[in-house]
Amino acid sequence: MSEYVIETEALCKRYDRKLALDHLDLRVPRGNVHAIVGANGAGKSTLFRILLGFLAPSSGHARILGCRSDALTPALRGRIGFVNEEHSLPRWMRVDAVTRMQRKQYAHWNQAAFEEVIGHYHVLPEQKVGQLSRGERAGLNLALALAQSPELLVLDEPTLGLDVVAKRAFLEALLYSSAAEACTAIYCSHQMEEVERVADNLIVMEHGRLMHMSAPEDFCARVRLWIADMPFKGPPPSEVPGLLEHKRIEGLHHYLVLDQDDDFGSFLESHGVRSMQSMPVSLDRAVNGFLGKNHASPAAA
Ligand SMILES: Nc1ncnc2c1ncn2[C@@H]1O[C@H](COP(=O)(O)OP(=O)(O)OP(=O)(O)O)[C@@H](O)[C@H]1O
Repeated sequence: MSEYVIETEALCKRYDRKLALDHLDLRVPRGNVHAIVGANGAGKSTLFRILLGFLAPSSGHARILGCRSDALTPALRGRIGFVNEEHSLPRWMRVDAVTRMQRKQYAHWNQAAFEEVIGHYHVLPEQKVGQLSRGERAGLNLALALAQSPELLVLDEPTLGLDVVAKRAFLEALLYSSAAEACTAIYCSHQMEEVERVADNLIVMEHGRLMHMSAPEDFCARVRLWIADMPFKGPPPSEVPGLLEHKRIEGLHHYLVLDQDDDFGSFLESHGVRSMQSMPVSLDRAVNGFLGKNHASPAAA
């Protein structure tokens, strides 16, 4: 059994002039919940599509559960549960018929897991998939995916558009499954409060490249906010080490910085700071500051 559920090596995907994945080297270890975060267009869905064999890479290699993604057998696919934002179940089928169909398909069907998850939602067996609300459809999708007893669960923005209650139910079900079963989950989302709640490992992607991978709290520890009372405009932004974001609020300079230790205080002192304090930030602030740094700059031609 491979130590990694996902492995990519110099993985590239080009759509005409756009490089969606740029020599991506990623290794996701077995176990736990892993969250991939990145700005719109960072390449997260492209990566999932390649890993699941729906899309061919332009170059490089991708492996899932130790097998090449372009050669997945039905048996191997049966070990992977996939939930995406479209919740693409046949809309004309009744919930009980879809469930029966899936139960027949998977040898390790876990009815208790199905019932535990679907129990969070008010879904009736006689309803057609197309009649369910978005949240209920997401719940059904997750319940079906978890009941397969997958070794790996791949979730592409599964909670998009769900209300707070449906989202909470979804995340509880996800945590239940990753704790109760020997299941690795990989999950992509823009919602940091969710990531903070469920993820053991944070993967940050930018422009098709891997920028960071660690426990979420270790990423948070890389980013700090310094608030400084400084006369005039302060140093030019290009001279501020590790600068992610600078704002002036009520006359105080707010510097969000990456990978700076107490020397940053000495730097501010050298620019005539009168008083200063430094503080940790939330994961949301850290990730959005990190990703926001390059967001506004014009794309390279
Ligand atoms: N079929 C396609 N043809 C051309 N370009 C595409 C195609 N699919 C994706 N892209 C481009 O590839 C890049 C990566 O897209 P992808 O959907 O993988 O990003 P993402 O990280 O999932 O984004 P989001 O968070 O917005 O869902 C984007 O710049 C997108 O415009």
